[in-house]
Amino acid sequence: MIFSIASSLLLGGVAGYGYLKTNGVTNDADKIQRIFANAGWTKKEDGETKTIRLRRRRKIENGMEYVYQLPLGFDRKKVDTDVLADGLNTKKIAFDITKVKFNKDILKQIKQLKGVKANKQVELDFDGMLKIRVYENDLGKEEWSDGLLKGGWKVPVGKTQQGKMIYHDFDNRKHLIVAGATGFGKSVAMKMMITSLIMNKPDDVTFSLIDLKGGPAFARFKKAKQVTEFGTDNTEALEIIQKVKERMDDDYRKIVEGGFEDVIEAGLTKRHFIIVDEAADLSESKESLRLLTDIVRKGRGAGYYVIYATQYPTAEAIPMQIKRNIPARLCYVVDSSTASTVVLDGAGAESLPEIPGRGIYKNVKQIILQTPFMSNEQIKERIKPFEEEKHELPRTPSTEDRKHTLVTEKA
Ligand SMILES: Nc1ncnc2c1ncn2[C@@H]1O[C@H](COP(=O)(O)OP(=O)(O)OP(=O)(O)O)[C@@H](O)[C@H]1O
Repeated sequence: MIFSIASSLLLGGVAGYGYLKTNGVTNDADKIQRIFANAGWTKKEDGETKTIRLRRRRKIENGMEYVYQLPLGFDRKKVDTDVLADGLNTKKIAFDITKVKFNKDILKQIKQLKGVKANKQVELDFDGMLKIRVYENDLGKEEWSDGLLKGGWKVPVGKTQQGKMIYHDFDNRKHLIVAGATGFGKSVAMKMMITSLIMNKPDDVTFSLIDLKGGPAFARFKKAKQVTEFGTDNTEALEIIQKVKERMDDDYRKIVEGGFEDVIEAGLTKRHFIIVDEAADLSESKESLRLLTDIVRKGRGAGYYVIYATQYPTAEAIPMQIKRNIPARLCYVVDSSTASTVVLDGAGAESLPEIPGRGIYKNVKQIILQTPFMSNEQIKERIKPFEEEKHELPRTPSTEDRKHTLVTEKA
């Protein structure tokens, strides 16, 4: 019979409990306290070393939440989730009990057993108190279902460790930066978002899709009536961005002339999305970037929303003006804390488990989640009703089409 027993329990039961108890390593709260002390996450006050104080703990879905009071002036940025997770993931020992001999050599036999690491996940939160959430099991993958749709301009971005689906509401948070190393789920997420928006608002949404990787991800949407522009290189990108900017300026001027602050107050139902995949390549064209930055700034009010995606999160690929105007970020696994800092203004995404679709969504707070997986077949089925023959996709809608976009009505 094969058993898997956490080493602390097994040793506690057999022999080592006394040692662990005197060293205080018997539960996660104790371990957290010790990790803080050993990692030097403390603060000197009147010559005394102060550390965190546990105020309360509570059971949450799939784990425990520990709430700590921090010493005055403590820099919480030095708390590292990786170090915490390493400390909390005690080795588990898998052993065949029929082969264990209960004699004086039992400790020797235990030492020879191979350890298997636990898979606890750690999440930090701060609201005056430091909250450390320790989850017992990994999130796992999340399959797509149409029941996830909430309507409006909301798209699902992922399920949290506590089983809650998080939505990005474009009318509320506007634009979005999507980043992550190659193969970790950016294209899947963006295709799911495009499909969700089409399903939510088939008559009101339009898209300019710019796929600077040559079109493999977005080509499947080319025939959808909602896709008004499609480009795959920098020349086409510039042409599209110029036209969209003209249109946006025109729309924005009318909104302001109507005495409204933005598209929502003006009661306008149409929204346009400019989605750029491999936006790092856009930085080769200064003019494209300049115009896109302008769209990002004014688009908030005009109902022109940008999704800016890159697999190379560097300061050049995500210029400061873009970052400043796009507070919402969705970051999948990246290869360094520097890359994570470019996207999220802090480390974290470099230590996500290497699971496609596992990311950190930063809106007001940062949250770890798993993006639902919508397969290409599922996309095809959902997009088919909206496909139409297009001889040549116009880079920008005709004036005739645009007449519909600005009939301002009071909300
Ligand atoms: N949310 C997800 N759930 C499950 N599997 C996923 C998810 N996202 C991506 N994958 C898997 O990972 C593969 C690569 O994902 P995707 O094409 O989105 O990567 P990418 O980040 O866009 O890479 P690149 O930058 O090279 O285009 C997918 O084909 C799919 O098998």
